[in-house]
Amino acid sequence: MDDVKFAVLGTGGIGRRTLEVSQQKDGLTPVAACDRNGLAIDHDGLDVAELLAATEGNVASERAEDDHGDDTRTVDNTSAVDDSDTRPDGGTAVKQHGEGAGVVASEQARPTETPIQDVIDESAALDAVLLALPNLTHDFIPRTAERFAEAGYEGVLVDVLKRSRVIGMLYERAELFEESGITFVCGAGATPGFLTGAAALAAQSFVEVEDVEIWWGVGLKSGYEDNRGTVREDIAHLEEYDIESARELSDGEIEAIVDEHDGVIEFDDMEHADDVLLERAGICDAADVTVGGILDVRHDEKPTTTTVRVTGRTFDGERGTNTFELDDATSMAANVNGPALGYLQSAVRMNRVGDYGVFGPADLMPGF
Ligand SMILES: NC(=O)c1ccc[n+]([C@@H]2O[C@H](COP(=O)([O-])OP(=O)(O)OC[C@H]3O[C@@H](n4cnc5c(N)ncnc54)[C@H](O)[C@@H]3O)[C@@H](O)[C@H]2O)c1
Repeated sequence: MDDVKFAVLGTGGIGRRTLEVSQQKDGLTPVAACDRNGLAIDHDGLDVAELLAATEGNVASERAEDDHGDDTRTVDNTSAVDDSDTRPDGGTAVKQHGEGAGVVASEQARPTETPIQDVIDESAALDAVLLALPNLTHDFIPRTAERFAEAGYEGVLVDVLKRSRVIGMLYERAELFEESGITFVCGAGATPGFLTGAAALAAQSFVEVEDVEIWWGVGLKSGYEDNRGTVREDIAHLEEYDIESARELSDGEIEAIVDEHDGVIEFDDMEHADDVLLERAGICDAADVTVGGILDVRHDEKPTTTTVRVTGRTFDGERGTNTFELDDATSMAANVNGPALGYLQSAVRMNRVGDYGVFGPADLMPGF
């Protein structure tokens, strides 16, 4: 396959690592990367080392606290901010000034108030776009994808979103993507993503799947500071919160929740899109899929081993459970970004032979 030129939207905890992983995979050239304040673009390929060094400990993420001293910045009160003029969520546009505001700290970048639109304007030269954006308003990623289609983009879109209900919003737009020549792989991180694909593979032994249990362990020593979108969105899964209330939490309140749990938060019965993605792929009913896990934001070691257990009945009357297990040594960053880029490469191959529309990670595995 020819070299794949791709852009990353969002250079937070995930997007930065996407760029880093791409350096160690063949045939992938990142040519654009943006965050809420700026855009770095070079059609011959970004200098990823420079960009990572400039954004180390310097992610333009979430809202700012009031205690920024002389750092004059006005920051939106949502994490996922739309850069278009008409903001359906009623928020204000982001204006951050001064040094250290994310990607603009890179010598390859320039500040912009319309980072996503600027990437859309360059999209004729892109094979693929990976959306590593927070999804704290449910329709943010669907609306962003729609903007690419409406601008005439013909290529691949991949996201790593988590919530089940967003998948339906993407499938509602399937016709638009098909007509536009877009191959969209949604929910293509770790869970959903890698583990959804693993469940689809494990299900092949069975003629009937009874249940799928996904149990994940993530250790993030770098904690909330470096993984803001991920931690905030996970907190939204706790019983006391939902996506709206989690979006309104200040950084201090998030830190307090983390402290209350001594840095280790357990989640049960999460709304993770593995369920609807497996159902859409014909593997099992969404109701038969459960997702839970443990997040430790103070240690890099995983608090529990990540496993996928698929129980079913074989053609010859046996009942069994196939188990897929990740090594504890593999980090969340490895398990989100390796698969996301793998799905991206598969989607480029599909796009080049005219296979357009919306696909989930299980659709790119053997069919049931
Ligand atoms: N599927 C999985 O397994 C999995 C695992 C981890 C994280 N995730 C998802 O990845 C996403 C990103 O997480 P993160 O920890 O990197 O978040 P983060 O907050 O660290 O980074 C988000 C980035 O998006 C940028 N951004 C926000 N609004 C923007 C806008 N309007 N225009 C341009 N850029 C904008 C921010 O500036 C920042 O660079 C989250 O939605 C999270 O749920 C998925």
